[in-house]
Amino acid sequence: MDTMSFVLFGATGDLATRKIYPALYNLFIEMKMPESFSVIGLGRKEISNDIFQGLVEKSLNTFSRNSPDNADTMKAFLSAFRYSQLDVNRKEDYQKLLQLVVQREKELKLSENRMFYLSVSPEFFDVIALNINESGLGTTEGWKRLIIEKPFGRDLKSAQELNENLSKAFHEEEIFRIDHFLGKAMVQNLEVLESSNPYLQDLWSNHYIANVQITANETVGVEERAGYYDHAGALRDMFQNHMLQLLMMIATQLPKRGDASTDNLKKKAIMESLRPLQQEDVIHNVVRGQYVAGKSKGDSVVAYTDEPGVAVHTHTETFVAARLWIDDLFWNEVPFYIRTGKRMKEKSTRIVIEFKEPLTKQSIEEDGKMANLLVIEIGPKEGMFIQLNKKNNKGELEPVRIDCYSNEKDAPEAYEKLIHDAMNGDSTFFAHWDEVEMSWKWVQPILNAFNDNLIPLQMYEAGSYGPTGSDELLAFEGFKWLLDSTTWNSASTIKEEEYAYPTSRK
Ligand SMILES: NC(=O)C1=CN([C@@H]2O[C@H](COP(=O)(O)OP(=O)(O)OC[C@H]3O[C@@H](n4cnc5c(N)ncnc54)[C@H](OP(=O)(O)O)[C@@H]3O)[C@@H](O)[C@H]2O)C=CC1
Ligand SMILES: O=C1O[C@H](COP(=O)(O)O)[C@@H](O)[C@H](O)[C@H]1O
Repeated sequence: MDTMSFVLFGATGDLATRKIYPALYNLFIEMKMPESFSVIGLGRKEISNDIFQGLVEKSLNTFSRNSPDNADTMKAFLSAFRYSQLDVNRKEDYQKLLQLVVQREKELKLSENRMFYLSVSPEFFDVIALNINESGLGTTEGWKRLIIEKPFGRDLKSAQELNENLSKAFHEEEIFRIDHFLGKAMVQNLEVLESSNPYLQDLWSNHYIANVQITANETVGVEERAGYYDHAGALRDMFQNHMLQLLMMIATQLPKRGDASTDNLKKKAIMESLRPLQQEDVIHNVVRGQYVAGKSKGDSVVAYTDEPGVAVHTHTETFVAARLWIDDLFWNEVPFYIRTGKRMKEKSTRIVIEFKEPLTKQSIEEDGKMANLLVIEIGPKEGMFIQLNKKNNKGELEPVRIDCYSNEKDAPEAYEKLIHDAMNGDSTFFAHWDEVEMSWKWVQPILNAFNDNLIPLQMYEAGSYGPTGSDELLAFEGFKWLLDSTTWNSASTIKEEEYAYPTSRK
């Protein structure tokens, strides 16, 4: 890998502390960092290099998956770190930064490869990109790259404006938009799932698939992020980015591992085939919800509107579910259901593919017989299972699962994989502009309908599976959300406890 400078805006912030330093350290001890590199942290605070290195060390002691117990390794790692005070709006600070970058390039004999990581509020993205350009920081003999965090805009127009501004300083292939869901191990596995399993290839179409369900439920509420979340809501925070990326990944026909540009084309093709929603259709295809007081893991929790920092009469949604259709040859007539919510009964991010009875074209549950399923568990458990039917000792049909769960305790985190890919210039698992733009385009009528209050805000109890409208969405086509523990108890011989501890982990 090329030697380089890693210039981190927002070096004193939460994301840097919890994710970025641990990721760099784990890459370092696994020999995945360049032979020589410099890290320059930036923030408004005036702190010395020693204090900065102390902050980084503290972050590793608290958050690193590989325990930083070797003093020599730690010393070698920290020796790469320097700090420079910078206010994003002060041009002279960029000149000071340029001097430091060049000085470290000389001291460490680095090529002029520069990675700029913007771990700051999105309102600063364009001013930083502009100043990188104007200050000369972006004029290098090597490569320059920009990593940016979400959110990328708050609607179609602002995303387009932001992209236009970034494009003045960076080419599309130099911009790495992080969507951390794309760094999750099972999402990266989707690529090979179909291509390396011929039997799935044959089943991967509307002939055999009844519906696809994509869920990202969380037990946490808004936590300390009301300032951001109450202006964003579940649609912007999760749906427009993570959920639609999951949809693109699962729906893409991937004959074999492509490169970033072919994978991007395939994802784009899915978005192009996604049936647009007219504003008047939103009410029939989208459910928005907000949690009221309830129980989370046995503890009483307050309603969203009683969370600190949330406006009392807010209409911000903490839950959203939608029915989507992909009008292409493979997926025509297969509904995709997506839901995501906070303060749900359990934390689970998963994709469920329900197969149908080929003769009836329906999924069927009769005499104990359950639909065949392929379930991809993205988090917090990582693994997958296939659900089939077998006869038990009483001669009754019952569902069984063939599962495979990851037992890797110290598997690399999403940020590690993504930062490593960006260092290698591989943008496969990043959100490309056309995907982002098409996602905003698809979501925009929903944003408008929410803004105009055209869609009822359905209340759901904290610790539940969301508002009733979410179940009705699937019931319309004769389906239901699968694998919610209540569904299992009522419809199958598989008990909730079995679900909680997959067989391979017992
Ligand atoms: N935290 C998280 O879990 C996640 C964060 N993100 C995104 O990552 C980005 C960073 O978030 P997070 O770390 O939580 O934010 P924090 O508020 O914790 O940190 C913000 C950082 O920006 C710096 N900063 C603020 N104003 C200026 C300025 N005028 N000039 C220079 N630096 C400034 C702060 O420096 P100082 O402390 O010196 O003022 C600090 O280092 C955001 O885009 C967020 O949306 C995305 C996903 C998850
Ligand atoms: O991006 C976000 O994701 C998290 C959920 O991520 P996970 O990896 O823990 O599943 C969510 O809590 C947060 O609101 C959102 O901004």
